[in-house]
Amino acid sequence: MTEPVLFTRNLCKRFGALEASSDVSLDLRPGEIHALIGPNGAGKSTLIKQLAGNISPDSGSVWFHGQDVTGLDTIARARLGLARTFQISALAMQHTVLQNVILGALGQRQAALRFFGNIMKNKALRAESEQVLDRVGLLEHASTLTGELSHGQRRLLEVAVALSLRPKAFLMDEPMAGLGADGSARMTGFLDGLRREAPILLVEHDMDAVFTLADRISVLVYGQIIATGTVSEIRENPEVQRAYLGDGGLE
Ligand SMILES: Nc1ncnc2c1ncn2[C@@H]1O[C@H](COP(=O)(O)OP(=O)(O)OP(=O)(O)O)[C@@H](O)[C@H]1O
Repeated sequence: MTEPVLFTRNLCKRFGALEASSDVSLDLRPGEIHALIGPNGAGKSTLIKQLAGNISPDSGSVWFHGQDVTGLDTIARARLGLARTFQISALAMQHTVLQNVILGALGQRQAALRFFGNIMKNKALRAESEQVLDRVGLLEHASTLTGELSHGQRRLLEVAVALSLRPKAFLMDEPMAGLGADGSARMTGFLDGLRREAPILLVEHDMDAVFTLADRISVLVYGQIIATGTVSEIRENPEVQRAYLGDGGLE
């Protein structure tokens, strides 16, 4: 079997008496969208934060591209190619759309930001950033101030900034949140193609999007993964149905 790009082994994280991650082992394989679903408070965000390096597990490990990254912080993991989007918006609202992408690309290359004016004249960097904007459909807004974008456009810009990091894997925390039907459809279409470039671990409450996109789904309940499988395996799993009954089931 192909080596997973990202995986955890036996992650445990407690907040006082609460076990937010309980012996969590999951993997993200090349080319896939692996959705992580579960009721509110199940521990999805806590898990993503341990993958991204925002918080440390009490025990267990996180591996990325064959390397144990458990001791690395978010910046070190991002430099290795692990891109996280959406929970924390890092967009600079007072800068233009293009400037945000260029800043993102620079972060990856560890360049100093002191020479921002000169950097904006760097033709290769500019062309590369414009190309990324074109991919997410925001090229016509390159000179728009980021603060003037709609919510949906900002979300696409966040993907563009993440793309400029040339990631090897994406961690996405509720990319559909706050998007209307059109915005969700557009984001779904975009993520669908993106998996070929880098696999995506997707935390999402929008079940339509999850069922459309996911190659595999893992279900987290009270900090534990109770099932991992394809969309139909998960929909038909009685334990998953029981866990979701209070939420109206998996529809
Ligand atoms: N820093 C913290 N200190 C104490 N408890 C926390 C902390 N972060 C999360 N928790 C608790 O851990 C549990 C899991 O929270 P988490 O945010 O990971 O769940 P979630 O599945 O992402 O929920 P949602 O779907 O509502 O975003 C919750 O009971 C939450 O209150």
